[in-house]
Amino acid sequence: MAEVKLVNISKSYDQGKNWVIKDVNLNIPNGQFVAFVGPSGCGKSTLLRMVCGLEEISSGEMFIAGERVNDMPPNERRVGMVFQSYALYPHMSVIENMAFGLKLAKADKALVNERVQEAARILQLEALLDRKPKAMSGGQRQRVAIGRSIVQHPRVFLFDEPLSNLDVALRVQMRQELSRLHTRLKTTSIYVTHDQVEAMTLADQIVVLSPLQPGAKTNLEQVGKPLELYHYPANMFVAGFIGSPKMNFFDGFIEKIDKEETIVKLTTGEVLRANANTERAKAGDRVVLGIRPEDALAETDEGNAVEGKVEALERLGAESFIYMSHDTIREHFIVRVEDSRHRAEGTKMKIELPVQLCHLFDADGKAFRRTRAPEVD
Ligand SMILES: Nc1ncnc2c1ncn2[C@@H]1O[C@H](COP(=O)(O)OP(=O)(O)OP(=O)(O)O)[C@@H](O)[C@H]1O
Repeated sequence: MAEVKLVNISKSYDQGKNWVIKDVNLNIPNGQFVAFVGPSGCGKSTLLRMVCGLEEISSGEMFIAGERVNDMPPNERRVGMVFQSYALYPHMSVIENMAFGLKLAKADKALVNERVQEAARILQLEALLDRKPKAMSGGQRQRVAIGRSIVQHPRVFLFDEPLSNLDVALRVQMRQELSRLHTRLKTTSIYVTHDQVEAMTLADQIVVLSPLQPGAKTNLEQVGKPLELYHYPANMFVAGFIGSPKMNFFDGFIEKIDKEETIVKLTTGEVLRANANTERAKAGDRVVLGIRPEDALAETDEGNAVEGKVEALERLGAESFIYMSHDTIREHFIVRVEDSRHRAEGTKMKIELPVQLCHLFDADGKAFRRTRAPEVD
């Protein structure tokens, strides 16, 4: 087990012409499970491959267990990588696949046997040890791929979208197995995923990356516990990325500055209160008010509301999503409701934005501090 430290890590392809990662600083304590998330192409896999040693670091320093690893070859880093494609040897049995790496490293036979049996026990593969990969399900194959890493007793596990080839039910099952595995082994883990639920449920900390913009200082947007990112997104990028469907954003101006509650006038003239400290701003500043679909309330007589037109309804059974139009929003704004029976398309409806659940951002997209949001332990 080991801590992983990234200091100003940057990566460019094509001799500095194409930067994809810039100044990423990260401390992953020993035993922590960290997820890298972000839109396609933001550099999640590249960052993971730099930890592993499969990708050269263009600038910055990387430490594993306090040791600088920039120039250390992958096989000396003692990290275990699990890929999306299981990359098992088809002609080898489970036992042979799991033992292969240790045998290659000329490990003692008894040790190989002990480690393989241990991994098989942890992953419940004992009954399948003589099977070939083609005679196994996707979930079983992925377990063998994880087993191949476990036998090495790596200091850090690196997972690159390990569950994305599995169907939904198997994914849920494997997600729980990975969670149990981490509780049991407590090995420092870095996990790249597209799947927010995987990140939210597995990770102690989530690292949100964005595609590097020209002139940006970094593409590391926020690092935090899952619920911290949900309740206190640092900016509009994270607010829009964490949560599904994504947060609704309304354009407006600050009408009145306050420590506890700010008055915002939308560009449509509607006046709303937001739970935000805007002491660092001034009246008249452009702002964006955000509310999550699950926090907005349909058909209300209360204040702090906007009016929109129902454009479409999505009925999912336990819940429905109302897609509404509003003049400050280019796309739709979305409201989650439990019962959609009386919400006809084309009708106008008032939507309440509860003050304590509103988010507020400045013109650069940076969040104002929320004053009465839930505590995150
Ligand atoms: N060998 C390479 N040469 C040039 N550009 C590359 C190379 N590998 C990756 N890139 C670019 O680096 C960027 C980051 O790629 P990376 O695969 O790390 O993203 P990602 O966030 O993991 O994406 P995805 O979620 O789609 O897997 C992309 O724009 C990609 O085109």
